[in-house]
Amino acid sequence: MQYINTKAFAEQQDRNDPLNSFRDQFHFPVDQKGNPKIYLCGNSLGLQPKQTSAYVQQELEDWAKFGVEGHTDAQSPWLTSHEDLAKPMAEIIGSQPEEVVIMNTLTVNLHLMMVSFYKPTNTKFKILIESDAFPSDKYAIGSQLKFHNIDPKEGLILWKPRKGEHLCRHEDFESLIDLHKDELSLVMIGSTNYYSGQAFDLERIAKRCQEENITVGFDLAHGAGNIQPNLHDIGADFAVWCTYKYLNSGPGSIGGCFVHEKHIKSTTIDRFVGWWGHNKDSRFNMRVGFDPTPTADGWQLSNPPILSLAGTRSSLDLFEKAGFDNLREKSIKLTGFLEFLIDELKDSSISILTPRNASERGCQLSIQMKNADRSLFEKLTAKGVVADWREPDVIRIAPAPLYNSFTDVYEFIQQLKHCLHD
Ligand SMILES: Cc1ncc(COP(=O)(O)O)c(C=O)c1O
Ligand SMILES: Nc1ccccc1C(=O)C[C@H](N)C(=O)O
Repeated sequence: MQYINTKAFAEQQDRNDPLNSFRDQFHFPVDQKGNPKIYLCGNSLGLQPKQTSAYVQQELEDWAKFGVEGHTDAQSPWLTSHEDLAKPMAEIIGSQPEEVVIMNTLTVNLHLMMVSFYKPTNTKFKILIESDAFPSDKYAIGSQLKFHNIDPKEGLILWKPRKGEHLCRHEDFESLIDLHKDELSLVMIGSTNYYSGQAFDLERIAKRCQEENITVGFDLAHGAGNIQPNLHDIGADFAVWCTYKYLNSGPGSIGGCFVHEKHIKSTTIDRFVGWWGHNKDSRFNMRVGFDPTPTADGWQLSNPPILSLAGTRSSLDLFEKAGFDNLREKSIKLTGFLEFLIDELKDSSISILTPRNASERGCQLSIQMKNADRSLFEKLTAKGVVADWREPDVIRIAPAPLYNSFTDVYEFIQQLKHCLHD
């Protein structure tokens, strides 16, 4: 796409944008004068859809009206509320509805998945992750290794960028697999890296793991609602994600979990269980032994938080209306525009860390600051730009295609230019 560095161009793109009307369906934070801030932080916390309060209010009303009978009589009966979300969520992660369950939160789900899918033996016990994985993933994996009496120094293999580089190369991943295939039990990769914004080729990773009989799981925290990862077809064993970033379900909202069809019917797979994972036809018989639901629901422990599910339902309804392919098409243009305008600044104190190729990134661009200077980020914040700083040296900017506009990107660049010359 040919971009032009003018406000008129940005406004024209917005007029031509078939998703433009979704912007009005979100609450934008405002500054002290009541003007909307330039919100480019959907990679940390997605904005609140205006309709979410009605969805939550409905649950409160149903609770007031029905008490315990809301489990069956609420507008979305609480007993099956999470099941209704499996289908729209499956669209977003590229799976069958039976392979998805909305439950817990990301790190909890990661632990539960490792209970089932990290089965170290004396010889095959190592876990491979990307070196700059999000800290929670590193902690979870480190603690799982220790739980199995494996020293993380022995058990962890890091997929690192080469010296002097910032991004991981797939050929290096493959070399690591060649080198360690007989010792590797699990590969666990963040589908889109939180820091660099690099989106990995999940199909390529999964294929190489399958060739060597290595279990493969993905953390989609920065992928879900950003890039459709096609989990079923690529044969990922499991995946986990949160819904409060691109999926706009609200702070700390419920997470998601994918278990591939090849595992969901297993009655022998190890797992930590709870009553909500029990076959729902006999769940309330109470005195029978555990009989797992033959879908990803079989990994549930507890009954889900209904108010949180309401936020997820509200947002998924918007995703369904917008259509994921349309969102991705807009996202590529929008982030491309951001990249073009940053490059036009030709400022040597900043550089783009994220891959330049649209197929290797989602909507986030990570701007790396020379000398790890945080002051630019602080100036931008003072100017009403909402972005975030990630140690040691990155400002993350993420135009979310569901509610951000080309004008947002253009206005951000005006503020950036101002702050760089301030
Ligand atoms: C890649 C990644 N993994 C894990 C987490 C932690 O998620 P949670 O706090 O929902 O467990 C986050 C964000 O907080 C993340 O970005
Ligand atoms: N849930 C949060 C609560 C407080 C502060 C940040 C978060 C984040 O989600 C950070 C995000 N995972 C990140 O990519 O940095």
